[in-house]
Amino acid sequence: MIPVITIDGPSGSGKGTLARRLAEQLGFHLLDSGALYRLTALAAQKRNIDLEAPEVAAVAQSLNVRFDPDGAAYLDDACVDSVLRTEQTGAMASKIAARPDVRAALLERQRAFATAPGLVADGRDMGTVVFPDAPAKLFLDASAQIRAERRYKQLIENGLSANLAALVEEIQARDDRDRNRAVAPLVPAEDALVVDSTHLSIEAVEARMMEFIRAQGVV
Ligand SMILES: Nc1ncnc2c1ncn2[C@@H]1O[C@H](COP(=O)(O)OP(=O)(O)O)[C@@H](O)[C@H]1O
Ligand SMILES: Nc1ccn([C@H]2C[C@H](O)[C@@H](COP(=O)(O)OP(=O)(O)O)O2)c(=O)n1
Repeated sequence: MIPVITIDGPSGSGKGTLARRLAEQLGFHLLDSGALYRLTALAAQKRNIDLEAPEVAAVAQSLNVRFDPDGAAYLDDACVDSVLRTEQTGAMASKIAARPDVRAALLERQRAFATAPGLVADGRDMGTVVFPDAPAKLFLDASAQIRAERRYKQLIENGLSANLAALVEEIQARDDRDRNRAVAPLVPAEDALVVDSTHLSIEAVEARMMEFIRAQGVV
């Protein structure tokens, strides 16, 4: 059985950062499942398909994507990394992610990332739906205000424009949609360790996660 470490949580809670650091430390593969939802939304937009149209599930099923070793994403062989990470794309991803047909279309593609020596997978339903038997499940959280501030800093550092007040609202709207949808809502798995990083540094969060991963016997 391939060891899988799942990291779920709301937007800006640090999933991607911690998933990358843990994967590097352990030599495991990485699955950024949110990128698949973002790429599906972008692919539908590119083909002029309405995000509510039934065709979006077929777009998800036939997605032509690849990731560089450094995580850069390519859609139909074009690098889409900068547009992929915008809040607008995140909001579109959250909308199509509420659709059961889209989630079903992406399920096996996500499971296929679990190859030796192991996988760190981040998203919303990694521990509850995609990898329910994972030996180490983590759920990251932080206050909406802190998450918006971190996201603001990150966007500015990446040369993108951002407005803090708008980000707080967007993050709350996305949280509400992701938490309250009928299918695979954002919720910690029963056996997940919940880490609130509001007052913790990245290093402190990583140390706590590694302690749990070791205690679960994954490494
Ligand atoms: N504990 C923390 N303390 C300070 N900054 C953090 C912490 N965790 C994450 N960050 C920063 O917050 C931003 C958003 O983190 P990210 O990993 O992209 O979140 P997510 O993948 O959950 O949306 C990044 O710039 C990251 O460096
Ligand atoms: N496993 C997943 C991953 C993402 N999603 C949806 C819900 C999220 O709001 C969007 C974007 O996710 P992503 O993880 O890329 O976003 P953040 O980095 O957390 O802001 O996709 C999901 O429903 N299930």
